Amino acid sequence: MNPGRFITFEGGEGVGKSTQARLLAQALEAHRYEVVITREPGGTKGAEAIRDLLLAAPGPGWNPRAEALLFAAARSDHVERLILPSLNAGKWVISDRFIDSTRAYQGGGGGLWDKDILALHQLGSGGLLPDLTILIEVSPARAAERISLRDQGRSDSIAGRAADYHARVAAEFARLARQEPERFVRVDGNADADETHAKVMAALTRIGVGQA
Ligand SMILES: Nc1ncnc2c1ncn2[C@@H]1O[C@H](COP(=O)(O)OP(=O)(O)OP(=O)(O)O)[C@@H](O)[C@H]1O
Ligand SMILES: Cc1cn([C@H]2C[C@H](O)[C@@H](COP(=O)(O)O)O2)c(=O)[nH]c1=O
Repeated sequence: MNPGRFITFEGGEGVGKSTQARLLAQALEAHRYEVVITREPGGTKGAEAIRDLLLAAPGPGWNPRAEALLFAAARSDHVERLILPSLNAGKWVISDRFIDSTRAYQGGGGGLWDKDILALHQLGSGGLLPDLTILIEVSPARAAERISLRDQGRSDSIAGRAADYHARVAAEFARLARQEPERFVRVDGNADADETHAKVMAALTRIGVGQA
């Protein structure tokens, strides 16, 4: 049995990751791939419970180190119970966020060292990295419009942070993409969902999808 492939969508709030993950899953299923679509934090019962703790933080909230540990614990369960078994069964796994979100949010936004986050990832998840990471980038104004239409003023304890936190997150995602050009593809997500999906499909030729 060939192992499956692991594709992640990354980017800031409201850039269209979940929309593109769904469209990609439908396109791959139409090509008869077996697809598992999942998200972080979450994807398993335990990781979804940690998601609730992270996104509705009790009391004064988590410091960046506690946050990184909780994300790493959630990811460890997700990798062990869902991602690796699916890949080993030959399925394609599409995750809405993964390790690069911790590097961008708790690292770029929260000030933790990238090497410490990667050490935690090694401990929790054996250092698993995606075959392909699609970074969707949208102007802050466009993302804010989409979020306000979708969420009607509600936000969770991380999305609701100040604009300068989210600017550091976006800058760190861009830095990671420049640092690992063989794994990342940057996709401009400002256009409509179908146009962005076409760019995502073009990016998949990198891992052999769509080539004759
Ligand atoms: N290309 C697009 N053009 C216009 N609206 C879009 C586009 N892509 C997604 N949307 C809409 O914008 C909102 C945010 O999209 P989506 O939930 O896919 O983003 P996300 O990156 O997963 O967000 P979050 O990180 O906050 O979960 C949704 O209401 C979605 O329908
Ligand atoms: C995996 C991961 C996520 N986050 C943040 C990013 C978002 O604010 C939320 C997840 O919400 P979404 O609507 O599902 O995108 O969590 C983070 O800070 N660090 C991470 O590793």
